[in-house]
Amino acid sequence: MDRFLIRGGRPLHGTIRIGGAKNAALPLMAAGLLTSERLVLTNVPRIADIATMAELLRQHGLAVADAGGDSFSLSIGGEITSTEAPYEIVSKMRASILVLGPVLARCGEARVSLPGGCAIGTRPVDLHLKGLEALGAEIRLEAGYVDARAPNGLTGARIVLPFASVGATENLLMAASIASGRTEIVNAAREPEIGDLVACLVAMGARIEGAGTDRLTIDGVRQLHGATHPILPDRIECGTYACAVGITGGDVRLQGGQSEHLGAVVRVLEEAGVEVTQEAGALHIRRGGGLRGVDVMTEPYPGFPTDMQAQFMALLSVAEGASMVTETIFENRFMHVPELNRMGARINVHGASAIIRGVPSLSGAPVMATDLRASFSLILAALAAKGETVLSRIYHLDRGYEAVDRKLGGCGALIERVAE
Ligand SMILES: CC(=O)N[C@H]1[C@@H](OP(=O)(O)OP(=O)(O)OC[C@H]2O[C@@H](n3ccc(=O)[nH]c3=O)[C@H](O)[C@@H]2O)O[C@H](CO)[C@@H](O)[C@@H]1O
Ligand SMILES: C=C(OP(=O)(O)O)C(=O)O
Repeated sequence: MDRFLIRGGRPLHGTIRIGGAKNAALPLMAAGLLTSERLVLTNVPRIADIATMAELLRQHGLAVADAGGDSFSLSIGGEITSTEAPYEIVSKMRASILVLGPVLARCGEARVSLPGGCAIGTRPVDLHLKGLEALGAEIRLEAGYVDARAPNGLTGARIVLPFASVGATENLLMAASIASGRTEIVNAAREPEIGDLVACLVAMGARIEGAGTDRLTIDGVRQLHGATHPILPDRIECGTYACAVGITGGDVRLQGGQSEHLGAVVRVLEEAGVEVTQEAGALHIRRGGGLRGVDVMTEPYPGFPTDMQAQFMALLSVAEGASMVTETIFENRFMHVPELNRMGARINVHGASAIIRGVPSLSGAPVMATDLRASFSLILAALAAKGETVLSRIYHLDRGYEAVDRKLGGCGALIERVAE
């Protein structure tokens, strides 16, 4: 197991290339199950979750290969030979549930392990299952597996989601794209990654209206065909590096960063004293003056993303004044708080809210990563802290951030990956 050694106190200067979005790449790879023709995805991030999804697609029978080219590209294609997604793979990554809709729609049956909870919350999949039932699937839960059948195929329906779930919207979109008739998804999630999935499905021959709105209309087609699709830049990676510039001071261009995808993040960064300027092909981040405390509440897109909450908490821990951060999406997403407090932060949690009293400086310490975004919040704290931080359990980080040491090191940070 690797660790990061970080020596803090150096402002970042330079350029960081933002990779393709993890949360777009995973459903896009699952969309490869909707056709036997070749789906080529470009701008794929080099992260562990992509390798896990490739492993899952391969065990379904698809061929997944590096397609070559300048950016990392994947070529996905072939016939589905197994309709089962086994516990051994699904338990590594919750997004594995995204194969359920495509395999069921394509084969008339699917057996997918229930993903279970994870560190940040219980994360049920009831909305995925109810939506598929509305499309005519018969679903049983047995021995920890979702057993779904639709021997006569799926049929379009009107589905009203009680909560705008990202994953449920994606699963239903993919299944409905080859169901017979019209499906309407009301209160659909509006995250940019959904728009990216719609764009790819349309390039594969799907008929979908309403991308970017909370109402998606899908007219099912008999079959989809191959396509080539570039994955959109990762808005969470972009926001995370913006926080790195904010917490250390300095001046960095985030190549590929798009402010239009960041939703409320830009406004909150600016309120906290971080300058954000959209330039051609890059998001320019600077901080000249001090950081100010702000109140933040997580919400579905275009609200402030839960996937940026931990990183902002690190930034606010050294801002002047008090801040309140309220987490409304996941019930257990404050695990970074005790670790940040070990580095000198003053944060109290009361239910779904955390009160942060800004301190003048943090100090390096041995700390432990608990989940993906919490890991990066500790890196951010370490970059600003006096002295050395040793961050262990960075396999959480490797799930979703590529080349962290190279990207930060290239801007002057002292960060080294060492084997434990
Ligand atoms: C791979 C991927 O894209 N992951 C993202 C996706 O996760 P994911 O798709 O799992 O998130 P959802 O939007 O589905 O979940 C949001 C909330 O709805 C609840 N819920 C969801 C589905 C369901 O059937 N029943 C239910 O109760 C969840 O427990 C959670 O409290 O969106 C989250 C919210 O923006 C992000 O934090 C994740 O990074
Ligand atoms: C929670 C996250 O991912 P996942 O849904 O894949 O667990 C995340 O990206 O912060």
